[in-house]
Amino acid sequence: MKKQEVFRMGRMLKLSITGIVVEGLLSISSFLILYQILELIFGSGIHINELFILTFVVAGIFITRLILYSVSYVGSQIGGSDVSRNIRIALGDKMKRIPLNRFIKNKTGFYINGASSEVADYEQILTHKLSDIVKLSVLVMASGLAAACIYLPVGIVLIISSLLLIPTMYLTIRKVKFHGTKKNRARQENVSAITEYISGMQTLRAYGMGGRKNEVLTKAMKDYSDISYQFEKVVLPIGSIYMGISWLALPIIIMLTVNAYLQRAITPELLILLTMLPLYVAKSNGSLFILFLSYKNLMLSRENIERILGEEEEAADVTGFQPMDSGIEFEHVAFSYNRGEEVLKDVSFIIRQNSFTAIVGDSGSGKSTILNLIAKYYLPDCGRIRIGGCDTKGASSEQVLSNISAVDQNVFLFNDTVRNNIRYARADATDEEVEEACRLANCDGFIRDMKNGYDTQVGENGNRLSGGEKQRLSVARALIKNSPIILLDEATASLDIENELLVKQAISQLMKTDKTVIMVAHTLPIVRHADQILVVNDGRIVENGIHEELLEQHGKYAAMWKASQKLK
Ligand SMILES: Nc1ncnc2c1ncn2[C@@H]1O[C@H](COP(=O)(O)OP(=O)(O)OP(=O)(O)O)[C@@H](O)[C@H]1O
Repeated sequence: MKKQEVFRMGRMLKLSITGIVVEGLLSISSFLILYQILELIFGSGIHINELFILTFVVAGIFITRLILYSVSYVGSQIGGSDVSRNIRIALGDKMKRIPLNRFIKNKTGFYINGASSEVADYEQILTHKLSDIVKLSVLVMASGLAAACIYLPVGIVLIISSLLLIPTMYLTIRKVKFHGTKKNRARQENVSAITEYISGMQTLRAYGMGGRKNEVLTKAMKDYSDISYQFEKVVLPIGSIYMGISWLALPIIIMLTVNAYLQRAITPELLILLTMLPLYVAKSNGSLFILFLSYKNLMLSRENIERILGEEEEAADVTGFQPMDSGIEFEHVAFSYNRGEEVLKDVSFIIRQNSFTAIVGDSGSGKSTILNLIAKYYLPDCGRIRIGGCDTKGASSEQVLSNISAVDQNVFLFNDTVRNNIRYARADATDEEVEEACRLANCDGFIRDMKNGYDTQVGENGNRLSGGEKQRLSVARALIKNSPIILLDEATASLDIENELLVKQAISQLMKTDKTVIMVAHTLPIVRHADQILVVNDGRIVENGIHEELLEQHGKYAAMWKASQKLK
């Protein structure tokens, strides 16, 4: 969907906005009827029949307005939520295609705010502001023109007092843009701070850091309220001056109309009508000022949404990526998460199809980063990465990942049932297939022990499950996906002995099948039988071979092996 199409209003919304405008315009009939009554009072005198008819007309118009307003209001709410639903779907769709490194550069608040508050802000424009602005602008101009037809000087004063809104808004809009942008940024910081605070609550409490982090959160909130205050401080004086000028029209018009009445240029009923009009127009102009202000402010939200929708996407060559097999090749690959801080340097290796490759090395040397690049979570800064002879650069992440199952340290589970969480790996998996995968991955037992078995809700990010249970579920996911390449980040260090054994058994089930397995290994015994061991040091592959060959080299691997033997 093109960016502009995402914001397109449906027919129902357009009709509803028109309905609200028409309803507003009908309110002008009150003035006309009042005028009729005054004319009768000051003219031939009012009769009960005429009063009855006029009352009947007022009631009829009122009921029509009520129905029109109710139907249009409901329609605009439905139409508005349709547009925001489209925007949210487009944003969700977009986020899938934004390269992952963008999520490091931009804070989470930018995306969360974009998909939540800013869409809600934009919906406000559609459901309320737009129709009110059109309605009041038409009413104000119609009142000015009507007054000009009755008595030109009064019309001119009314129209000038209304037109003054244009330079006032011009002066204000630049301030709104400047302070509004700052305010939106502060709101994003707020959301980021709150998200971090809530996700890190356990750690914060464990280390007694609640207070310190609370300060960060409080500061973010204070910054937000300070910017809101500055915004009001700058904008309100302009608004007050404008409203003052707008209300000045009232004494001028009273003077003009009384003078005209004394000179018998207008009738008494017109005198009353003309002195009432500026009250209504000045009040409407005040509302228009506030409406324009919030309209402009809310439009900044649309700009932020557009900024997300306009973000650069990953390349997606739909047809070109057809790997011949599941072999993997790195050719002079270099990579950095942050510019200037190279994490991988000139990395080259070849992994044969259906072989078992282990990656070992010190903490922070770049082992997991190699897996991240194979999965195309990130793009290399230079060099080539091929799967089955095809360069992954031109393929979409989805295409690459359809060949890969990953079991890593951070198992993400959705707030859904156990069964559905496994099924995310393959939507058409039958219940039997899900249960068989869980049996092989050593999780069938604990799942059946839970109150609702496979239909138990796992909680937000699986917080009702232990670390070992989550890891075994992720192995079950990998089994059910049954893809030719398996990326494993052996993360059993944080588990108790029993859980470690269960996870290792589950992983060995995964490795039994004919697959290309690449494992980041933190314990050496597991890599002993690997077909190839890559030793990473400070972002470079410093050794490459099988266990016996590397021992003979008496290099880094041999030293690591020796150290691990001493620990036994
Ligand atoms: N998302 C990220 N953003 C920025 N820097 C990162 C990110 N992930 C990792 N790094 C940095 O890249 C370097 C390599 O990290 P990587 O996770 O690949 O190391 P590792 O060898 O797998 O470490 P470990 O064995 O401790 O898991 C580290 O210095 C790390 O701080």
